[in-house]
Amino acid sequence: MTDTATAPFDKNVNNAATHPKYLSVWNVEAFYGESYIVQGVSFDIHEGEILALLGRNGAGKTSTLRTIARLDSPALASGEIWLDHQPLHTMRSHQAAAAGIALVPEDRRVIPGLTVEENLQLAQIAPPVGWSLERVYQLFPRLGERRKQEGVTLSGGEQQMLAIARALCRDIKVLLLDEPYEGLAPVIVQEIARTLEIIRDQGITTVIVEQNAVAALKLADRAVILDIGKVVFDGSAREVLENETLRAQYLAI
Ligand SMILES: Nc1ncnc2c1ncn2[C@@H]1O[C@H](COP(=O)(O)OP(=O)(O)OP(=O)(O)O)[C@@H](O)[C@H]1O
Repeated sequence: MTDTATAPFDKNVNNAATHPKYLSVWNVEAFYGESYIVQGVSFDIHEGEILALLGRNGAGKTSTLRTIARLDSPALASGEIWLDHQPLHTMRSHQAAAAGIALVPEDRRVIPGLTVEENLQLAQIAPPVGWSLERVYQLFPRLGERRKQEGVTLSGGEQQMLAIARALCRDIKVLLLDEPYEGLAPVIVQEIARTLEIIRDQGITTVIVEQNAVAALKLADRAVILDIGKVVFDGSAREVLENETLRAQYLAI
């Protein structure tokens, strides 16, 4: 672990200059069968940043996250992915998970028949274990209150919190969030955003894919925009919020 691992991220500091690259995606190409979907995607993220990965429907956002997590599909054909000096591109998904990648998929995958606490305990069954249950419940008091409730009976927002909490129960370096705000009321979106800021301040690096681009941009430090499998913008989140042409062209907002 580097000595910057526990340093809180300060938006006012030029982190690009002071922090080393942490997750590097370089010229990644990935296919579903014959379909060429991730078409030479490159971006870097510094430790402790939140990066919003945006773009229209079908731009390749989920596919890029799945490729970083080293799921079998889409298949990585070329390019490199490095996490804190570890070559993710040579790994299978379980190895990438052990290296510190946690993907929270759009459907949240709360396990039926298990309570909130059992869902969390299951994540801690094998090392490397991350946050303790006490620490998780401190961050998500709603989950603490409902620890004995079956996970799938939680509200959508609470299930999203459980999915994020479960990722933190493992010792992770990078959280990949696929549409965490989907179907949630604005007040719950704000609650989850505040939690993600706290998680960032505790040293975890996050990539967020989100249709609610404005909410993601307000949370994120940086933004990468994809269009038809290629990067068309890489810069600060504020720049996208302030650039009407860019938003209209690639995000339709
Ligand atoms: N399993 C699959 N097999 C074949 N093609 C797929 C598969 N999954 C996705 N695709 C295609 O890959 C392209 C990119 O999909 P992806 O889900 O990565 O986009 P996205 O930017 O996340 O879109 P959305 O915002 O709609 O979720 C789309 O054209 C989609 O139809």
